[in-house]
Amino acid sequence: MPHTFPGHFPATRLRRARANDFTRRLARENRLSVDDLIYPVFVTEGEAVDVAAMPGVRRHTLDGLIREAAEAVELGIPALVLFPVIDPSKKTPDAAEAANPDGLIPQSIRAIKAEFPQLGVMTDVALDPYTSHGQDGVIDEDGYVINDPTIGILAEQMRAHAEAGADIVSPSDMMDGRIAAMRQALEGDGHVNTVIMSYAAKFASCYYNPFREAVGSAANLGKADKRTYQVDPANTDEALREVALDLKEGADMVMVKPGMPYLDIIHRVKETFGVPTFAYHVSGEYAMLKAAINNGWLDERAAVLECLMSFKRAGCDGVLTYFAKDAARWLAE
Ligand SMILES: NCc1[nH]cc(CCC(=O)O)c1CC(=O)O
Ligand SMILES: [Mg+2]
Repeated sequence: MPHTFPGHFPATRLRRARANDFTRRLARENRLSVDDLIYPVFVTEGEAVDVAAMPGVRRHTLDGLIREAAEAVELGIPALVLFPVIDPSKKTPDAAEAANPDGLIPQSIRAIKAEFPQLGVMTDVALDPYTSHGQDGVIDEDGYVINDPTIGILAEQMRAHAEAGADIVSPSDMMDGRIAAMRQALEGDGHVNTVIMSYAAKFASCYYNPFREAVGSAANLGKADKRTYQVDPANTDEALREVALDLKEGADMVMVKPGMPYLDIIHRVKETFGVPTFAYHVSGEYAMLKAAINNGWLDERAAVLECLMSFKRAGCDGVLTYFAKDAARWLAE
């Protein structure tokens, strides 16, 4: 082909490194691997039921949970994270069931650890699946979530998880000072190696709605929202302050949540603190992708892997995603 401008050529041709598969592989800056994945699983006291807004996701019985754990181990997924679906009759204003040492989550942890001691088990420390009002803490007569009494209950809930053998406890409540209380409780009980992954920068997002349906807190919450404790989606500096405080109080790893709409936050957190940083690719993000995929508008494998890569590029060490099993399979091919 003739030169359009004889004697002139681009000094740098970035396309050279893109021209062949082997050069693309050599030049690749980020990599997604099965080691990056944490698999969220819903476990129920009742019958196994699908989650309507999350095609392919179900609430599992204890037996189903063990099958999920077996699959995770088989696929090489390092850890799963458990979310409880509690019988509505056990929900109370003070979430007393959350701290039951023989409750659904402690039982689930023990069952997994008995079969698969090598599989990391992470738990969500939060009261919303247990409160009759669907908030993440105890409330006053105006419905305001009261910070300090909530922390006490959360620490008791976490104790039950740690005692049952949880490897990582993960507070998702956004109360001030909860990490210090939890770290103190863990040290006091001799659980010196229990990891705290704090949902440090958790935003007041609409993308949690399918999750709230899944754990059955949506109806209880009604028209109420969580803006008096979760971070305003308009804020960045505030998210960094949250992370700084949680690290100071004893968090080992931090999470940003939701994922894709908050890649800028992930990037700043990683740049600023250089600590193990995770994203929660949440239920609404899953629902959004599945809707497009199931309509034939997006290719599932390509869309999901590109999305998960965006977390790595932003600076994540790992990601909690409902696509964990699929991604692990695709990455093994
Ligand atoms: N505090 C509970 C909790 N833990 C994880 C999620 C959301 C996860 C998801 O949407 O996938 C929520 C919901 C909420 O804060 O309302
Ligand atoms: Mg905080």
